[in-house]
Amino acid sequence: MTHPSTDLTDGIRIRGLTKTYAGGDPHRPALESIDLDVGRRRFVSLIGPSGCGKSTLLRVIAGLEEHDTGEVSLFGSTPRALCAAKAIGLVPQTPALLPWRNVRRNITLPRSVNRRAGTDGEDPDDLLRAVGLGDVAHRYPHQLSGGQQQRVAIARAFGMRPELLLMDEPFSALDEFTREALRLQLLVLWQRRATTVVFVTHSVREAVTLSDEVVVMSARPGRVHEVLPIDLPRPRDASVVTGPRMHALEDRVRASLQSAWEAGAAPDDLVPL
Ligand SMILES: Nc1ncnc2c1ncn2[C@@H]1O[C@H](COP(=O)(O)OP(=O)(O)OP(=O)(O)O)[C@@H](O)[C@H]1O
Repeated sequence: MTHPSTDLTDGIRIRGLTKTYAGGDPHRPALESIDLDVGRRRFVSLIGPSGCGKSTLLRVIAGLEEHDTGEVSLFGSTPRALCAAKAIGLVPQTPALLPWRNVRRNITLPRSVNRRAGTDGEDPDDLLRAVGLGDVAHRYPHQLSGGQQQRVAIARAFGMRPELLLMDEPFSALDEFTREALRLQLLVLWQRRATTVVFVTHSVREAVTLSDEVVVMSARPGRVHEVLPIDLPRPRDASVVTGPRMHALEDRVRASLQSAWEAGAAPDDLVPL
């Protein structure tokens, strides 16, 4: 099964985006001349060497960071407007759970502060079951492992029913076994909720497993180097993610990363992925 095709004009449309941080080298913007299209309900990963601007791009899309020039259109709206409408979910590297609320009340937090989430929104127990945590609803964050906490954060983000979900290396602090499990649970939630996702990662395997497209970026300045379509069928079960097409696509992304590094990286960026 492939994911429903989408209209590119109706998703994220970025044209000529440039961003230089205050005090940064004006000849080396954090982002330069970024053109990018992400179709509605697509899953897109950003990958590239450290410092190529992945997080900056995510923050600009989230409306948390201003850009200098260029256009960012999100479903025909602006990042600020979408952010104000609470239509953007953000999952950072470390799960920002409230320590004084139990898991269930962390999941329902958005609906108590966000009218968009509504009172008739996602059933928190259903969300927790979807990430394999049906039995921890009454525990507090400090009683969970790091992987469990991140699952709660992901379930909460989907529970907000965001139009757009931005994820900044959400699995980077976890061991490979836990990452693998979370990837599959993330895909299950995404397929059920059909949200547009932009996902930052350093893992080639993760990017290929999850995505419809992988955006390879180069550094100094941060640019889009190449956009690679991932034509693996969905659902991405074990037979898909261990198959020969998966390995060929991983090799293709690695080759693109190599040429992205050669295009702009300093020697100390050349670490194996
Ligand atoms: N608040 C800031 N002020 C000044 N410069 C910044 C700021 N945040 C990021 N930068 C610079 O902008 C560039 C892009 O940084 P960014 O964090 O977006 O890259 P990244 O690709 O996400 O890196 P990593 O993979 O290491 O997380 C880097 O050169 C970084 O030093």
